[in-house]
Amino acid sequence: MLPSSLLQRLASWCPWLLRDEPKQPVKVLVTGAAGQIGYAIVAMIARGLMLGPDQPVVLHMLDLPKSTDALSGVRMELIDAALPLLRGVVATSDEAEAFRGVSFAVLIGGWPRKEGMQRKDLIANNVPIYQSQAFALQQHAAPNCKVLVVANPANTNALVLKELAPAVPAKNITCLTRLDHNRALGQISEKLGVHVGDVRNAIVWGNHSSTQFPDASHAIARTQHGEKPVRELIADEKWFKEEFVTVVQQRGEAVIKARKQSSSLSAASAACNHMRDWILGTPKGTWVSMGVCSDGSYGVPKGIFYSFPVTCEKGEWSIVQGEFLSLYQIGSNSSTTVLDMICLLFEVLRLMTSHDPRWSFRRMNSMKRGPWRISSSPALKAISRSLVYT
Ligand SMILES: NC(=O)C1=CN([C@@H]2O[C@H](COP(=O)(O)OP(=O)(O)OC[C@H]3O[C@@H](n4cnc5c(N)ncnc54)[C@H](O)[C@@H]3O)[C@@H](O)[C@H]2O)C=CC1
Ligand SMILES: O=C([O-])CC(=O)C(=O)O
Repeated sequence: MLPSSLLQRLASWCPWLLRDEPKQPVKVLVTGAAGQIGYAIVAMIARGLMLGPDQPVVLHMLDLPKSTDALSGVRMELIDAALPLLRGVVATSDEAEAFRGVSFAVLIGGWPRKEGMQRKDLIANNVPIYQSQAFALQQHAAPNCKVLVVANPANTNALVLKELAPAVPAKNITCLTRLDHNRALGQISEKLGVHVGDVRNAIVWGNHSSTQFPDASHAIARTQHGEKPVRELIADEKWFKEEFVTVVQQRGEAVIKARKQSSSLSAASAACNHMRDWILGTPKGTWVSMGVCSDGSYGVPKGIFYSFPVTCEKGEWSIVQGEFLSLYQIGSNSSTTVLDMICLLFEVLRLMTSHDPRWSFRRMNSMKRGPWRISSSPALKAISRSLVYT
């Protein structure tokens, strides 16, 4: 190993000797790219906000055939924006072409909810999309493709992908709760009157739905007097337990009421944060919230998608272990009723067995080909378990 002083001298004499090789472009898929979030995120990705300022990208954009014109407009704008990191754009309505060779997939395609709807009301429309895309992911994406599901209900769609694409490692499939996490940081920063960049370590437990439990009680803020636990700075138990939790849980709905459309720029930005931290790592001493496949931590049933505090290093996430809070607290904040659960289960069973022939697990089993063959009961069981948290 050369001493660092010698290395520095070498670099000043002949800088080309030590310059890093330029990175090869990577293929990034965005589904629903003609929609609101898609339109916002493609430019963010091509500006390096997701994979870093030195990572060239080839964007693969998928949308429905009826959105072909809109998608070609997005493609034209990307070309017109003259983005230095953008090395190619594929705009297509063909799933196989869209997934071919992609190393990162941000799955946004699907219906958004409108005022008065719950996210779980999107199951009938959006879950079948993820059934079909699971096959495309498994068959066409790069072997270690990392997937972020944004479309709602995000946790359930991620679970459907995991169950129907068993060749894809479960750790490579995640769903977005970073928007809720960022909303939590935003609320704390407003309450304290500090910059949001000075607040870290909020936690969002559970589902990207009104049953989630946003937790500010372990957050840390940087003040003029150094770093302090937020609990010490806000001596207002009622705020932690009531106002903060309700505002974060209901923020999506509040935005829909105000805009008549669901959040898009904040969702696109959160999706970039999620992927960036996953791939490039979380800063030391900082955790973020990600919807990941539960390994049983904190008593959460194994195999369902659930938001935990995670740290990331070298492209791998791991759940932060600690004495944060009991599931009783999460459960006590859950608004899912037994009736909700029964209705949801009924809806998924109806979809799987009758409504859409592609949704029949029995039929898929009888196809008996390909690595996607699944046995009906574990998948059904896993999906129905996840609905408890939808
Ligand atoms: N997890 C989160 O934090 C958030 C999730 N969302 C969800 O993201 C999804 C997208 O939201 P927006 O962009 O606002 O909706 P949008 O309606 O503006 O765009 C959705 C796009 O998906 C396309 N699409 C539908 N089916 C498709 C398929 N099979 N393949 C490819 N594309 C398809 C549509 O044609 C449309 O262009 C919704 O489900 C919404 O609820 C929205 C905000 C935050
Ligand atoms: O609320 C919605 O339907 C959109 C969304 O997921 C959010 O803004 O968190």
